[in-house]
Amino acid sequence: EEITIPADVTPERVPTHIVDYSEAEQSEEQLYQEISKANVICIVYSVNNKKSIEKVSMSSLCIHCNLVEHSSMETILPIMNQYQDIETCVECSAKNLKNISELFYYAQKAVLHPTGPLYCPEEKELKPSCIKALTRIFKVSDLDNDGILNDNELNFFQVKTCFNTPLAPQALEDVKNVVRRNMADGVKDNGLTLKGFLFLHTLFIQRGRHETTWTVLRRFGYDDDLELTQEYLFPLIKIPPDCTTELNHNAYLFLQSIFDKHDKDRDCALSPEELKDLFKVFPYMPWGPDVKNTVCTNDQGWITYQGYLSQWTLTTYLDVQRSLEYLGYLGYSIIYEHESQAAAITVTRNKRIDLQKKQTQRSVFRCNVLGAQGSGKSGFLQAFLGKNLQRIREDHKSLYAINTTYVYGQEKYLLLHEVMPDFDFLSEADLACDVVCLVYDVNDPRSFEYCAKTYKQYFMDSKIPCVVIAAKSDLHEVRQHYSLPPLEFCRKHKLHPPQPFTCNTSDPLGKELYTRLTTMAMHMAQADLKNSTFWLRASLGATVCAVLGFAMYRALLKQR
Ligand SMILES: Nc1nc2c(ncn2[C@@H]2O[C@H](COP(=O)(O)OP(=O)(O)OP(=O)(O)O)[C@@H](O)[C@H]2O)c(=O)[nH]1
Ligand SMILES: [Ca+2]
Ligand SMILES: [Ca+2]
Ligand SMILES: [Mg+2]
Ligand SMILES: [Mg+2]
Repeated sequence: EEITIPADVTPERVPTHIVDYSEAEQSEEQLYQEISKANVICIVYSVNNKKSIEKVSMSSLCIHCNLVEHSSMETILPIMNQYQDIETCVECSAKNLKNISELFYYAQKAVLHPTGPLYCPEEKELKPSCIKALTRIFKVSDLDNDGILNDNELNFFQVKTCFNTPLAPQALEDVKNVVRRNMADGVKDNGLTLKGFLFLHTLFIQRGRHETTWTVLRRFGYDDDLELTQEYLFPLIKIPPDCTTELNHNAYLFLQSIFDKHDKDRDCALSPEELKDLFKVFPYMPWGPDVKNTVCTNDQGWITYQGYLSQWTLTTYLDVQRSLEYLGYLGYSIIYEHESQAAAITVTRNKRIDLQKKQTQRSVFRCNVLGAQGSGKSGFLQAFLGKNLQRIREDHKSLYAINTTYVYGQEKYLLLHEVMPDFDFLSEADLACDVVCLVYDVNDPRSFEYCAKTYKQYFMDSKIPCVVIAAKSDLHEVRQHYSLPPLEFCRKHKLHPPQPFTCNTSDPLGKELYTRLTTMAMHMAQADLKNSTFWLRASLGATVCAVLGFAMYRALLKQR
C-alpha cells in the first residue's frame, strides 16, 4: 500500500511517496522493481533483534541504500563506514513516535541535498569539485575583485543570490567571528576571504545544513554532480530567420563592470594576467591568440576596453549560444536578477522589414570582404583596427575584424569578414551580409577578374550594396587582364568608383572608408546607392551631426 506525505506538511515542500515492502508477502523481483524507482531507501531493523541487524549488512541492497534506521550504534557504524551511500542513521520508535517525522525529513534531505558530491567525511573536507564551484561563486560575488567579500558584497550575495533577505549587522559580525575563531586568514579587512568562505560552507555541512550550500550552488546553476546545467548555460532563445543577435544596453553595462573589476591598473586594457583572471570563472580559456587580431589592442597587443566589447559583440552576432554560455559563467542572470542570460540579448527584427521601412534599429552590421588570394583582404581588415601592414603568425590570424564607427553621430559596430577566395564554393553564409567589399590588388593584373566574376555571379542581382576596393594603392598600378578596366566596370554596373586603399604606411589609418561602409550597410538597399548624390548626402549627414554634437557639447559646458 502506498502512502503519500503531502507537500505542504514536509519541510522542503516535496510530496513523498512511501512504499512499504514485506519480505513475507512479496517477491524479491517486486523489491528490485520498487528500488529502481526509489530516490531513497530506508532499511529498517529492530534494535532488539540481532538477526535483523545482520540482515542489513548481508543485504545486497546496502549498495543502493541511503538511509538506515538504527539503535545499536556499535553494530551499525561499521556497516555505515563500509557503504558510502548510507547517509545517516536514525533511532526511532513507532510506538512512542520517537523520531518518525525526523526519519522522513532526513530521507528527503538525503535526496534533495545529498552530502556525497559536497563533502568527504573521511577527510573532513569539501570535495575538489565543490571547492571549484564555490570558488567560482566567490569570484562572481566579489564585485570589486579584491579577493574579499566585504559587508556589501556579503549582503548582495545574500539578497540577490540566495536568501532574499539581508543579514542583520549583528549576524554579519557573528558569521565573521565564527570564521575568525577557527582560522587565522579567513577574515581580512573585516571581510571574508575565499578561505573563510570555504570554511563557512564546510561548517554548514558538518552541522547538517547542506541545504544552505546547495541553495547557493543551485542558484549559480549547478546540478547534483556540480556541473553547470544545460538549462542554465543555454537558456532557450528564439531567433527567426533573417534576424540578428545583439547585446542590449544592460548586457554592455554588465560587461563593462566585469572589465572594470579586472582592469586592476586602470590602463583601459587587459594584460595577459588580467585576462587570465577574468576568465578564471570559465572552465576553459574562451579567447585564443586570434582575438588580438580581431579587435583593437593597445601598443603592447593587449585587448582594450573597446576591443573587449567588440569581441563580445562579435561572439553574440556569430554564435549567440556561446555568448549565453559565457555570460552564464560570469553570473549575468544572478547579478542582474534576470531569469536567464537570454535577457541580455536583443533579437533584431527581420531584415526585410528594415528594408521596407527603410530604417533599422540594429547596431551591428556585417561586411563580407571578397577578393583573390593575396589581394590585400587581411590588410584591409587589420587597418580597421588601426593596424598598419604587419606580418601575422599563421595561427594568430583571424578572418574577422570588428570595431566601432560613428554614423550620424551614433556608434555602430562594423564586422568585417574575410571570405576565403574559393570562387566555386561560396556558401550562403559567405554571401549573407549587409555590404560587400570586392578587393583587388592594383599591382596584380590578374586580381580584378575575381572581383568582376564574383560580382556578376553573386551580387549583381542582389540588393546588397557592393564597394570595389583598389588595394595596395601605394604600389604601381598596372593594367588589369579583364575585358573592362575597374573604373569602366563600376560605371557600367552603377557602382561607385574603386576606392583606393593602402595599409602600407606609417601614418595613422583613417576610418572614413569603414564609416562609409557602415552607412551603406544601414541604408541597405542598393537602389539608394545608385543615386549619385548618395555619397554626398551620407558624408554631409555625418558632418552635420558632428558639428551639432560639438555645438551641444559646448552648450552643455557653458551650463555648468
Ligand atoms: N604594398 C602593400 N602591400 C600590401 C598591402 N596590403 C597587403 N599587402 C601585402 O600583400 C600580401 C597579401 O596581403 P593580405 O592582406 O594577406 O592579402 P589577402 O587577400 O588576405 O591574402 P589571402 O588571405 O592569402 O587570400 C602580403 O604580403 C601583404 O604584406 C598594402 O596596402 N600595400
Ligand atoms: Ca570584494
Ligand atoms: Ca589593465
Ligand atoms: Mg509491513
Ligand atoms: Mg588573408
